[in-house]
Amino acid sequence: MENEIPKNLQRDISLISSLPCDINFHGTKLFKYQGCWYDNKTLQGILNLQRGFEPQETDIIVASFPKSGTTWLKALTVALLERSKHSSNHPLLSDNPHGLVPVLELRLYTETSKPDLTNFSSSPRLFSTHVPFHTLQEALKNSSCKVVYLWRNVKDALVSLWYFDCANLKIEEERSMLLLESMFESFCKGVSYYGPFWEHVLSYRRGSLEDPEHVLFLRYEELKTEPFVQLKKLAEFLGCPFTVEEEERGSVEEILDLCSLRNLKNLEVNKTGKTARGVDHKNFFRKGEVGDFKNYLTPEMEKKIDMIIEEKFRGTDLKL
Ligand SMILES: Nc1ncnc2c1ncn2[C@@H]1O[C@H](COP(=O)(O)OS(=O)(=O)O)[C@@H](OP(=O)(O)O)[C@H]1O
Repeated sequence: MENEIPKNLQRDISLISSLPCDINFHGTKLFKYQGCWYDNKTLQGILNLQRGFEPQETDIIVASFPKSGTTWLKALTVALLERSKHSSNHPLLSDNPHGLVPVLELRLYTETSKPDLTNFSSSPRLFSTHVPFHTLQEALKNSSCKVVYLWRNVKDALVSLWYFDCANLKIEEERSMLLLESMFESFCKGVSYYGPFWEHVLSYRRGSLEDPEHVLFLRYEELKTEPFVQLKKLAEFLGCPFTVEEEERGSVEEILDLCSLRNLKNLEVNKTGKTARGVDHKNFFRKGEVGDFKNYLTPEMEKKIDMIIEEKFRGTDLKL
């Protein structure tokens, strides 16, 4: 039986089985690779990414810790790049942002053959990832493609993650608070899918300081408070700044409106569709409020996570 497994997979299996492992609050086995935690399949996708991804100079990669505004960033980037398209055939009207921008490590997971990106032909190519920067960097092999990172207040990301799990697993309200408590404990230990959160954010912060031309570091809360400024910053970074005529015509506002939570949530495709992995599109859209964690985390939980983040971010320019 062993002989039927391709050589690279045999190598991966033996590497993965030698890594530190732990069980998360779901009972899923997670493995620690280059400082962060992944399930078996994601990790195999990451190994394929590091080994087999062939970056192109014009590639754009949007990166985030899960539940930090990925869907919004994907939509904004697609809308920016596709802004010459007429509203009636805009890709965001017929597909969810996750269908338009594949997650590299999940797309590259394969049990049998070489990872396949052949049917991915948009130009520039637009991908997403949840892996931390040091792990991604190895896959980019010094290419000069652009990476846009979006991060968010850890407490809102955590509550958003919890909501997403409850919705996907159809967990009823009574059990949901128990899930929040165990999720919180794992999260604080750093043992969470793609976690620890702080390693993730710090890796991209370092990347953006070292190479600001290729790594842009954005914040969800700033995108909420000053969307106009942040979208223009993104356009400039990606090398497609708004022209004076476009600004006068209201193109920036148009994109912001198209990608607003309210608008995306109400599109038919996002009300009824599912991703290739069977996740209801509607679960990607909830409140999008800053500080919603106050409605769910106890003051003790808040204090504990604040202390952790304060310690981890000490000596950096990052604040909660
Ligand atoms: N367009 C838009 N504008 C503002 N906010 C938005 C938007 N789309 C999704 N959201 C909110 O983002 C949260 C989901 O995070 P992600 O998109 O990162 O999820 S995922 O990792 O891709 O599954 C989740 O946040 P919470 O509402 O706090 O749970 C979504 O509501």
